[in-house]
Amino acid sequence: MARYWPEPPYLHGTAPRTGVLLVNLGTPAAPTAAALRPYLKQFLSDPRVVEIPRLLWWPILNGIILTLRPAASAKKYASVWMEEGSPLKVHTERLTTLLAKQLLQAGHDEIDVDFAMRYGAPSISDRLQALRARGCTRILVLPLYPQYSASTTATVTDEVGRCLAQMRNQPEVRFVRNFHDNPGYIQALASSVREHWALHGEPDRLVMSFHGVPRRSLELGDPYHCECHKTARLLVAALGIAPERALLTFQSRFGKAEWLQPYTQPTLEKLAAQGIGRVDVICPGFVADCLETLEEMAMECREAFLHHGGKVFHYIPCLNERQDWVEGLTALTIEHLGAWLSRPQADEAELKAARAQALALGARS
Ligand SMILES: C=CC1=C(C)c2cc3[nH]c(cc4nc(cc5[nH]c(cc1n2)c(C)c5CCC(=O)O)C(CCC(=O)O)=C4C)c(C)c3C=C
Ligand SMILES: [Fe+2]
Ligand SMILES: [Fe+2]
Repeated sequence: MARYWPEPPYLHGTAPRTGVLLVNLGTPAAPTAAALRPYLKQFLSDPRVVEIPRLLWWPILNGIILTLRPAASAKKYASVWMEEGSPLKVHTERLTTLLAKQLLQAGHDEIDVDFAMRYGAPSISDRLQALRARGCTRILVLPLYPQYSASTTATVTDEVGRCLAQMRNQPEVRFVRNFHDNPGYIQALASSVREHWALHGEPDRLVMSFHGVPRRSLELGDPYHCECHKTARLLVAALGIAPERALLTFQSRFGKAEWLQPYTQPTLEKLAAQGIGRVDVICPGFVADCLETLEEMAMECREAFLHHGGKVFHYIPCLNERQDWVEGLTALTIEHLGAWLSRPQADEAELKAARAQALALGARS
């Protein structure tokens, strides 16, 4: 027999609410090997993330990777850790608060905003239960990945599906698939670059570095590569710079297989060797600064560029809590809620009366 989550109190006495759940990748609870191990184990056990047959992958993951990587990654996390915690989580939490405020200002007092992490805490199942307990009968799931990829976006859908499979009285659910070409997102990116250039002048090259994925996923039909290219093209157009001054690269390679090319760090080294004096790097595929941007890009890649003869390296931060981005995300949310905003929810009072009557009749017989 199926085991379902307990239903939240049915007769909650409030008008039905709408939930918005922002979802990000997840991050360890502390910059320590002990905290990294369970996080990496959960993340790298996802068959959407590592597409190697389990029989081959299991011994590698539980052997060399979970022995060596936790300590090595913990050191890197420690170098970017903030007073309030992991940058990814801090920025995601702040964005959640700001989106809630902005929606309220737009008159949407029926909307609850929360955030979850795909790996680690707070979990998707925990936050979905919390939204239901607050009376949300409709939930919009918004993964904070501008470009769709099976290794990120689809795993959120998978996990939400697993949670729904455990509910008797399911909420209505909608998913945002991507927002790689959303005007609010592109404009916020362009403004962040223009503001940086107004303060520091323009570079010789603008490098737009996206998180990589195995090249094989492109061959198998993942649209991620194409969506990164579209974002880059739209950003260059919004900036009005010559396309030759901008480059798209892929960072954060994991494992021995070929990933999407060109790779960020070798490209930066080549540019330095060619005599390019200044590069500015932006990571449009991350809406919140995290280990991959603050450590890999702003520290490791900076050092590599300068070491190979480059003169000036600027890292342009992610959108994080920028007001134009909060407004863009609010517009995106409202756009995706569209069908719901124009269609009122079932009359809860009527449903409640019918349920009470049915229960009373049942009790009498
Ligand atoms: C922005 C989109 C991301 C894609 C696509 C992506 C694919 C992907 N990642 C790994 C392996 C790792 N990624 C790690 C960190 C990390 N990845 C993303 C985003 C994408 N990943 C973010 C935002 C972060 C930072 C998390 C943080 O806490 O700040 C890590 C963990 C860090 C480490 O030990 O290096 C791994 C591992 C794969 C294999 C993959 C696609 C198949
Ligand atoms: Fe990653
Ligand atoms: Fe990395």
